[in-house]
Order: sequence, then structure tokens, then C-alpha cells
Amino acid sequence: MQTTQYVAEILKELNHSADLISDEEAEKLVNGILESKKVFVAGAGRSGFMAKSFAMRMMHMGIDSYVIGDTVTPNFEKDDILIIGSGSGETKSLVSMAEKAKNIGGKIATVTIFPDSTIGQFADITIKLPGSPKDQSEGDYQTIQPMGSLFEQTLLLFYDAVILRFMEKKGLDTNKMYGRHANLE
Ligand SMILES: O=C([C@H](O)CO)[C@H](O)[C@H](O)COP(=O)(O)O
Repeated sequence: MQTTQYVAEILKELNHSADLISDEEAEKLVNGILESKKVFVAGAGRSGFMAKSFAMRMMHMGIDSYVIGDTVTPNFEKDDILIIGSGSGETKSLVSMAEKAKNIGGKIATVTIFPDSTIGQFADITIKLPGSPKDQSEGDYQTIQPMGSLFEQTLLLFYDAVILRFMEKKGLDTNKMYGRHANLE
């Protein structure tokens, strides 16, 4: 198959994924962000790249958003929300982070393929995305892509859709947001 045909196949998979996401669950995340003082995002590997993109757009909207692991990330407190994107819901560093955040008392949200996973059990808000985990022997979802690629792409699209929903609720537009974009790059 040619590369562009693979692009078309990936888009077909993503189109199908979009139909399987719950708006009710998504709205809980939007409201959770709205009600929180600071917003922390976390994810490992490729899921972590999507989290960084999400944090950047939240910053553009004027939200106090931070990526776990960055040097300037402050302390997590009771009024804050931690959003963990993890296909498997079992990535060890994220499990212990979720446990710690739970003990501190803030809100935990997770975007995952497996709501019953260990991270899912710590979460107050769970958004289930379709896809296959990185160890494809642990899922039966059909995808032509390796490991968790479909989940990770869906995660980025989902985060971008949450941004659009948030912009709609707050009456924000791209020009207002661009005013906050880094001007020393
Ligand atoms: O980087 C990743 C890998 O390439 C899988 O496709 C994962 O995003 C990383 O290992 C985190 O895994 P999950 O927590 O299960 O998303």
C-alpha cells in the first residue's frame, strides 16, 4: 500500500473512533477544568506528547496549566485537577502519581482505553477512548497501526476538541489566544 493510502486508512480509523466517545464524559472533563484552580497534565511517552500539546492550548486560553515533570511545574493542591492520559491505565509512574494526587485530595481525571484500570480506579472523571493498548495482546480492538498509535492520535484529537468546547463556553477565539502565544520562539 502507498503512504497516502495509509493516511486514508488512519483517517478511517479515527473517524470510527470519534463515534465511540461519550459527550457526557467529555463534558465532565470540560467542567472539571473550569472548576479547578490549576490544571496539571501527565502522560508517558507519546501519550505525554499529546498532554504537552493540550497544556499549551490551555495556557493560550488563560488557564493555569502545567505539565508534570517540567522544571517550573508547581505543587498539586486540593483545588486542582490532574489529567492523566494513558491508554493502558497501568503505566507505573502514572499509577503512583495518581495515588499521590488522590492522597493530596485534588481531582483526578483520566483519558484511557480501560476505565477499570488502576489509574481509572483512582479517577473522579473518566473518559473512555477506543483503541488498542501498546501491548496489543491485551486488547482485541482492530487497528492496522502498531502499539498504541490509534489511542495516541485519538487522544490528541480529543484534547483539541475539549479546547474547542472550552473556547465555545468562554467565548474565546483564536486571535485572543494567539496573543498569549510565545513571542520569543
Ligand atoms: O510511548 C508510548 C508507546 O509508543 C505506545 O504506543 C506510550 O504512549 C507510553 O508508553 C505510555 O503508555 P500508556 O500509559 O499506556 O499510554
